[in-house]
Amino acid sequence: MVIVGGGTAGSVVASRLSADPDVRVCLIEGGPSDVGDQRILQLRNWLGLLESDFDYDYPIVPQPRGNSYLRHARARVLGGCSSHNTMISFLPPPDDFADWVNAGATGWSYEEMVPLWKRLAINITPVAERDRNPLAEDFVTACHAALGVPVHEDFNAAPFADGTGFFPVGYYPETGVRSSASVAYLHPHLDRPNLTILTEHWAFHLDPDTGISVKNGQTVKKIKATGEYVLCAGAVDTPRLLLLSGIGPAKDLEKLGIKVQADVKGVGENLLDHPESLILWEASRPIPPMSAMDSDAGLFVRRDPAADRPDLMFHLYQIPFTFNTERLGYDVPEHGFGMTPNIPRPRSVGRLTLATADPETKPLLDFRYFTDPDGYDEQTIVDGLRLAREVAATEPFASWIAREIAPGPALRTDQELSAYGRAAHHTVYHPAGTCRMGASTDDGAVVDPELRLKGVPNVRIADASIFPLMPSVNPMVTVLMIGERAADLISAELAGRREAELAGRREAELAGRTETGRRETTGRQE
Ligand SMILES: Cc1cc2nc3c(=O)[nH]c(=O)nc-3n(C[C@H](O)[C@H](O)[C@H](O)COP(=O)(O)OP(=O)(O)OC[C@H]3O[C@@H](n4cnc5c(N)ncnc54)[C@H](O)[C@@H]3O)c2cc1C
Repeated sequence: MVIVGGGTAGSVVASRLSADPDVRVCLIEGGPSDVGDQRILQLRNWLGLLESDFDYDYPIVPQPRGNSYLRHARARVLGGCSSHNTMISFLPPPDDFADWVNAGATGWSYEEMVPLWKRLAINITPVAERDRNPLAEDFVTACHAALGVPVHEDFNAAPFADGTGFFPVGYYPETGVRSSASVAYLHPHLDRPNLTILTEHWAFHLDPDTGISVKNGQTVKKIKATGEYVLCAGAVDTPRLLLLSGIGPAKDLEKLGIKVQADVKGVGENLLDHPESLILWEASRPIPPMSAMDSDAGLFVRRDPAADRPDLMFHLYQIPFTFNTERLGYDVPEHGFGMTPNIPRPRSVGRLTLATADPETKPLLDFRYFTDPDGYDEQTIVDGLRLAREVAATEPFASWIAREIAPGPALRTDQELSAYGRAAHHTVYHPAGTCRMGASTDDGAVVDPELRLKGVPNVRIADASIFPLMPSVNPMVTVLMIGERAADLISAELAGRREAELAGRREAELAGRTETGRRETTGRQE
């Protein structure tokens, strides 16, 4: 079994499959190992990893209505983005999975996914008491008072429609170490003789018949699977690898001079993300230092009172996150914090394509932020900025605020808030959907509900690229569950094959014995 990408999902697949000593697993990872590297392992260091050597760091193409300057972090290290991220860990609401089923993902209902959630190996806990910052505590109190939403001690205890509280986070509070996919799924099993992990090996071409071409420094080699290939390189790099391999929309590939292996028109389509904007305040006093990862609490709102899941989410940033506001000329406070309204189920959809046939050239990411025809995404950000101001006016949070820096109190109309919100918007770093799962009869789907790549035998995909639609919450847990599901599907198929082989052998033996018996009875020799 060859797995490409030792990231969030890839670590799960490799760990679960290699638990069976009869299955040989080769895990190909483009980045280095995280073992013993405190820069990666200390959760609170995540900001320091952005645009570092551990980040593929993808630019985006100019956006007609969004922020063309933002960059998409994608981790280049064992554990993937779970080694890079803030480890906020939410089980999505039941309706998110119902939407997936409606989109053709038979077998992916909430009821079918919950057992996978229950067996996740990562250590998920609400932010520990020792890490609870008074600013975040006062934020939670103010959200409850201003908007009447419930306070959740554990967001994952039951499905919720709205609410505020400290986030569930995958970490070990005593040490501050992240419970990434690598830490939880790979570190305990590094000595398995049937698990080979090749770090710093970057895959750039796949032909299931001849193998997968990988680069390790200046050395190029080919690795051939005796079983399946499982692609887990993430929502940017899985479609990139497929397109480089000639698996994608034939007309685009031909234009770039890439030989077409399979015309799979959905590869790179359906590029989704959670965009977020920012309201930034200067603090009236220094913010105490305790925190799990500087964005420990949040707020979910439903604007439609009849809905049973949120349609607006906010992270509280306990630090001044000024990447985009500084570029627009806003002050950078010494002590500052912010709320980031984001769109749980955005309606704008983009596309990933290749710029050239050269594997080293970064792909073109066109998210088409805020281009949905009804203006739903834009209105969500405007509503979010207004709601954040309501929270900011409410004690005990209000007295932490010296002034609103961005968008600034002068900006009040929908048009002004939209223009600011879109110019300053960022990403929650959740690209997804570029190899969408759907029914086998769905032309635009890239994988079927068993995660099999259409038109190319022996290849499955298991990572954030298979999302048919964006979950309403931060997606890492969903990706981990995809890894668990992929391992189940592959194990079931291997077990089925072994069973069939065994049955075949038993039948042959039985036929042999019957023939011998017949010969003995008749005394015939051949
Ligand atoms: C800064 C940041 C913060 C985030 N915070 C959160 C959060 O708090 N909660 C949450 O739910 N989500 C969060 N996310 C999103 C979440 O982490 C991702 O959606 C999820 O981890 C993606 O998992 P994946 O398996 O699809 O891809 P990844 O985890 O990115 O794994 C892909 C792996 O493949 C490797 N790879 C790529 N290309 C190749 C190649 N050609 N050959 C070999 N190997 C390759 C990569 O090095 C990587 O290890 C965050 C993301 C970022 C970047």
